[in-house]
Amino acid sequence: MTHQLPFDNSYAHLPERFYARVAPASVRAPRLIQVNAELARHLGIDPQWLSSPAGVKMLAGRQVPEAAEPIAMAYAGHQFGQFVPQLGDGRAVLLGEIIDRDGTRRDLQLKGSGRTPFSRGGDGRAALGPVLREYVVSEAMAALGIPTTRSLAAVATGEEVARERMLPGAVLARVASSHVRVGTFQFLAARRDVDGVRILANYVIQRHYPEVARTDRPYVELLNRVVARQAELVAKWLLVGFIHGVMNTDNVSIAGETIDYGPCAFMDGYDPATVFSSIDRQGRYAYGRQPGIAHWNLTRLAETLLPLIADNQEEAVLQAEEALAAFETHFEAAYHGGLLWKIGLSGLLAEDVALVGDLLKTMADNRADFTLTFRRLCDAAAGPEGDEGVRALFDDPAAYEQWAVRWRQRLQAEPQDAVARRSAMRTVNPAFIPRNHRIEAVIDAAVERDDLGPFDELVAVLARPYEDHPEFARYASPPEPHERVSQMFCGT
Ligand SMILES: Nc1ncnc2c1ncn2[C@@H]1O[C@H](COP(=O)(O)OP(=O)(O)OP(=O)(O)O)[C@@H](O)[C@H]1O
Ligand SMILES: [Mg+2]
Repeated sequence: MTHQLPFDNSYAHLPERFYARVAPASVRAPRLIQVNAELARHLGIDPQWLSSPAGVKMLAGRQVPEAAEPIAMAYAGHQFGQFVPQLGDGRAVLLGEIIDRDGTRRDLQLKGSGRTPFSRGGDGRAALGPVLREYVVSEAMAALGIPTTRSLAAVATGEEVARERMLPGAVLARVASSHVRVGTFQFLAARRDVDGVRILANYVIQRHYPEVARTDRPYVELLNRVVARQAELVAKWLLVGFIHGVMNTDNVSIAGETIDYGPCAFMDGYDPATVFSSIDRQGRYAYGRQPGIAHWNLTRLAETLLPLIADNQEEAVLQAEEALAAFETHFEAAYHGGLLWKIGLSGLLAEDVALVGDLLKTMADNRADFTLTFRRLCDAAAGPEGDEGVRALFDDPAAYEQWAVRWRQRLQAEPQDAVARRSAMRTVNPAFIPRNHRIEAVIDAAVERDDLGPFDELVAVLARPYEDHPEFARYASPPEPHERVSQMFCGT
């Protein structure tokens, strides 16, 4: 394993107008918080080196590694529906790309490493709390099997950042399939730079969707692929109760990974209207609105591709509309298919969607905990002796009982025996999710008491979310009334 980072850069060789060359800012006294050893190895980086003073210097932006070509990427974006023609990495620097063990090209980026030409009024920094949140939640998402950017390491900078008050600063080393966003296309399209859009589209095709290069209509096929991946991604979010919180077009990855964990949260009691972010006053990005918003964001991507799709504008619009219309089909298949797995149904009968819909409605009426209901249904699927645990989650236990009668009847038509069904259900219904009150407690301990013990423990539990960890059972519980966090002030 090499001590040097084996960079193999491609984005930094695209036209100069796609980014700004920039060095990460130096920080005073970097201190390692955590290294993700498994991910490091997967990238061919020695985790011991990464944890050494030289590695920490690199992670904090103090020492730019050989072969890195640091850049801040340019992008635009619709923020809460308003178009901003220039955003860009205002506090992140892409060091370069590394080919991982699977042969996949991965970006290595430092987030919170200082000002760039895209910083506008910002300080280019990140506070420790949001860095820990992103680390915990992105790694939990990966362990849940949801496409996401990853966290390679977090370091404290030893400097303070000014938010509502002075807070400790930190840098996150983030790994992504790429950092190309819908907003990256919008940046070029807003400048009527059709050549630029074409170069970017060709780059994305080569990097993420090489199979479309050989088709007759590569750009509309590209759109088709991005639509399918976003639809599947959002379905996966809903299936674990995840609320992204800030689905602006600059936070939508072209590769279909979850990106930007600013004000994200997992839902406790099931309610599709759930919103956590304090800045989302209209509930634009509420849990249940995420599919509609994803479609809206993809429509913005389609607009940028129109000049590439066909010379004739009307023809281009027709083709793009057809691609966008497929969103619903992809989403429904992934979402309904996933929900049925969650209640132990492998085949799809006409009335199954209604059956699972009634469960969700009953959960909403009874404020049943989303994660625990499905986890405990695994035991109930093995036999009625498992019912007690589920019943206890409903304000009106009889409402669950009524539903369970229909469910049991339906299960009889399934080929699996009860034991196999229970095991299968346990692979799609996690016991552990990064509950908001736990994250807040982790951040509180780190920021107020310089205690990273709770962070380490939470990361460890969430690395295996589908297993029971009896010694960590408390992490599976919903918040007590006094622990409930109903709003998040992202103060990123
Ligand atoms: N402290 C800051 N200093 C400079 N720019 C910032 C700062 N915080 C956010 N920005 C910029 O504001 C825009 C929107 O921020 P947003 O919170 O969506 O992204 P982010 O969390 O910084 O990064 P990412 O999307 O890469 O995870 C981005 O262009 C971002 O770079
Ligand atoms: Mg962002």
